[in-house]
Amino acid sequence: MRGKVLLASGFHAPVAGEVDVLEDALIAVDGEGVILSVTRRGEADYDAVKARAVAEGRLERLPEGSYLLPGFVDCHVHAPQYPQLGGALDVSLEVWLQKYTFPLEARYADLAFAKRAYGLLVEDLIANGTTTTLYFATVHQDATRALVDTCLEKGQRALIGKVVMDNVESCPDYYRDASVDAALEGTRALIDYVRMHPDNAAGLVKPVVTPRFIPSCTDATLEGLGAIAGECGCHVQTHCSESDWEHGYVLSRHGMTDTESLDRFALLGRHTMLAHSNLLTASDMEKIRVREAAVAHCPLSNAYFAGAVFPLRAALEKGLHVGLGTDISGGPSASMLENCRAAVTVSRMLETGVDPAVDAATRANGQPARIDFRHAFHVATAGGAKALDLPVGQFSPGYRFDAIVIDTTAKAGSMRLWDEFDSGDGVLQKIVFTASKANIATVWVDGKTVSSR
Ligand SMILES: Nc1nc2[nH]cnc2c(=O)[nH]1
Repeated sequence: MRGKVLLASGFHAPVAGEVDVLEDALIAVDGEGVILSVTRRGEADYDAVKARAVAEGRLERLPEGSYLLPGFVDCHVHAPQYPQLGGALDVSLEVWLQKYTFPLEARYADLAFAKRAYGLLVEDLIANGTTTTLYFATVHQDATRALVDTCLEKGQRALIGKVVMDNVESCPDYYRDASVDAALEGTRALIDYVRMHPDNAAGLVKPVVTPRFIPSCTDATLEGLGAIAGECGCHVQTHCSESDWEHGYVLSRHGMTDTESLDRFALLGRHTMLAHSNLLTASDMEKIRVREAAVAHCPLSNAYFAGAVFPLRAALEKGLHVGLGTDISGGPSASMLENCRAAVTVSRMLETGVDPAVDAATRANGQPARIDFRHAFHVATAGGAKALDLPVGQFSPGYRFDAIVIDTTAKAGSMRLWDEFDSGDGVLQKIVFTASKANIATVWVDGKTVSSR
């Protein structure tokens, strides 16, 4: 789409809870993939913009029944866990890590295996419409570099961290950073690799300081990572107050919550993404807001490993930055659409309560907690992009053209629109609730086609 003008109908949601419907809009993209202008039908220069694009042979049109959406921004993925997606869901978080996840992640010492798994993952995520992903890799330097190379090669926007875990008390001998120095040097080396990569001049991939979570890191390492994040101006990602076990562990080791502890290690800032964050206190939420850090809400994963639902509506009302995450493989789906649906569903359950043995009057939690498809779509796109401070996720001048086409007529797809019933943002509601990978016809990152059927 570079250098073209796209005539398309579609949707974006720059503001939480609101959908902006684009009808036959003209979106002009420059030679680098940046949106130059968005001209709506009815605007004074609409006909002139269209006529010029036609005369210059630069007009492209979406077919009837196809809709333009911003690409999805997945704010929490464990790349090495893709081979266990849909499995290993039978135990608690602390057991799952030791029994399934650390042994699987340790396999990435084998570079050939890493390349194969990462190639499949990145291709599948792109085909699912995910144009930006925030990735945890593994402790391994070579395999993490292979993930960087794969994203650059396949054209996915990505933020990638070498996982840091050096605490002998909680990390197995076979899968651990050897020392504080090794953990910190490995992090610096990955930052340099990403920033100096010859194919990354445009900054499509960014490095991320990635302490796995407080239980897996020593204090010396957390302190060192905070210093690196400050020096290098990098993004930071970690898990925060995910489950009762994890939240309780940090309270007993540090005498404070994850949020407070990350803050004192200088790991809580504008470019920090806290995965899960289900058990935040009111003052944790306030601290995250003041620091302008962000939460990656992972609704499917939380059903299996958190035993709690993140209060998304309250967080958005408080003004927190929030994105949506699949949490592959804690969440058993690579689809952001499925996670949008889960976000809506769990919010309804949080509002009403779920135990039929409890009287209806007391079953509800007493606070309005429900969100709808508009909020879900926002956190999956513009909200996640804003949380990561990236110029994507919406169709506005100056933003990168990262976008997908939903073909609502695709034979192998899972949705049907009805002329008699579906119009306006009702079409987006149907897309959010019923579209699937087979409906995703084209995916662009930076105006380049990275997937098409
Ligand atoms: N969901 C999830 N939580 C974690 N906490 C520490 N590591 C992990 C992980 O891999 N997945």
